[in-house]
Amino acid sequence: MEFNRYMDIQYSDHITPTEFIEALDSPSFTDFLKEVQKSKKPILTVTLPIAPIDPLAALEINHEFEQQFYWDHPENDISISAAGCIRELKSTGKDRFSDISDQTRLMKQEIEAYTAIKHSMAGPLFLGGYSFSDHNVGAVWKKFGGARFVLPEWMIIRNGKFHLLTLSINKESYTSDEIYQEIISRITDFLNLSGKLQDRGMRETTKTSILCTLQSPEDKGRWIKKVDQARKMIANHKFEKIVLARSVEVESRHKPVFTLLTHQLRQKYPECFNFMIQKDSETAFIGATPERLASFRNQIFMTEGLAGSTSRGRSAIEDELLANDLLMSSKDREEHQFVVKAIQENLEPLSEKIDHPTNPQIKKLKNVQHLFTPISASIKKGVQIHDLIRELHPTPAVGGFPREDAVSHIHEIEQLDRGWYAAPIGWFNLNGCGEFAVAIRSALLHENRATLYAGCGIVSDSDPEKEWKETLLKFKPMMDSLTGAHHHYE
Ligand SMILES: C=C(O[C@@H]1C=C(C(=O)O)C=C[C@H]1O)C(=O)O
Repeated sequence: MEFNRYMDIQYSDHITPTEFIEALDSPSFTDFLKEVQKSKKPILTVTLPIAPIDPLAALEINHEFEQQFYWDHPENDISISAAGCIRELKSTGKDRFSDISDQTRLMKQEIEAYTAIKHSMAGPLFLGGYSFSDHNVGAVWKKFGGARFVLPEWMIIRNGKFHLLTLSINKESYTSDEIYQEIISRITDFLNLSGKLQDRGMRETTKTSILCTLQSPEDKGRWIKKVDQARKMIANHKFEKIVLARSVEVESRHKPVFTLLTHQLRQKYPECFNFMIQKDSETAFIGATPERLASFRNQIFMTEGLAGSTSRGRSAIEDELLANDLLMSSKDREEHQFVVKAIQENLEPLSEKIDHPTNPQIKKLKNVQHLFTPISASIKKGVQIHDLIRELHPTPAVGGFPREDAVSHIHEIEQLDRGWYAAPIGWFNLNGCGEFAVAIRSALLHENRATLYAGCGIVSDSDPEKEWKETLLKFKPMMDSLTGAHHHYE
């Protein structure tokens, strides 16, 4: 059976429940089910168009699932929500990227996929991410591991006006007669999602709960020492650039509602990848990152250099002056150039052709502006997104340059468990295509505590005071949403 099979239905903006059921009555679906009964593949996925719904709202309606995933990029018109876990791909250590790549190839033998709509995102997707470091992560991050991707029980994708539902079923839990019933009943659950919006009666109350920052006053002094230590190492030619991060911990009276936090982020940062990876009802990794690591489809790969930062101006003139200063700053241009150079070099073995503009542009976000270079490449046949990530991660935007020389010193200077901060997170399909972002501007949430992370690139003439201020700007998205999202359902 082929991965993509299409039924003859016309997609309209408003799929009615009847059309939906008609789609399932079509001969191709019945044929598919017959093949499924004969097939030895243990997992079955079905993709159908559904009536428009905000995928995040679908997640709030179906909030009882332990594992949940949300991903969007409002300006690119894409959002994905998913929950439950039918199959998990896991790995650790240095070889985790090729290991996940191998596991992806094997999954093709295990999944029977049926799709009623021709769309590049139809069919099964795996959602999750990798840890920043090759070595094992500790404490709360342990729940996330070195690499973890989930094939969810259900997934809703909105792409422009298209809304797709993909359900996954573990065939082994049912007899062959029960499978059809199970599919129909699970689909029916999703038919009337908008109706359920009213039933759910989600009355939120806003409680202004004061967040107490646990950051100790010595932190700034410690930071300055770390930056100085890094600058000394640069002077001693150990490496040319290193990215140092720090974390702050905040505590609140109530556990924040993860989907509310995510909603606040996406409204404020439509130019970012807004993500939520909920491991269990107490634990989630959430952020709004501007940095694309990898978009891969039809042999075309897109990534970017994003490094070099300044604040936003209060007036239009000040904003322009800041942007011009950034473009003219040799320190920031150097910091940025390391990233573009490393990406170019690391992509070369897998690419036919790589393109990027000679000079960086400015990417403006609500809280900061960055130097930005879009990079595209046409990729050799047989390469999967994991292979590209293995070559790129960590880029000097979050690691350093030269990579091995700098990255091997990060932990020793930072004394921080980065976990999945600054690591690749995203989704991929069975063909090894997908999209990943660099998980910065993010926080790990556990019970009523949040650990926020922010880092900056250090080069020979970095000023520790300025870098400290830069981390404050980078904490802002998560800090603001945490203080603004302290609602809870009653
Ligand atoms: C490391 C972070 O950001 C990275 C570092 C930047 C810099 O040093 O100028 C800019 C963008 C990101 O690549 C972060 O936000 O935590």
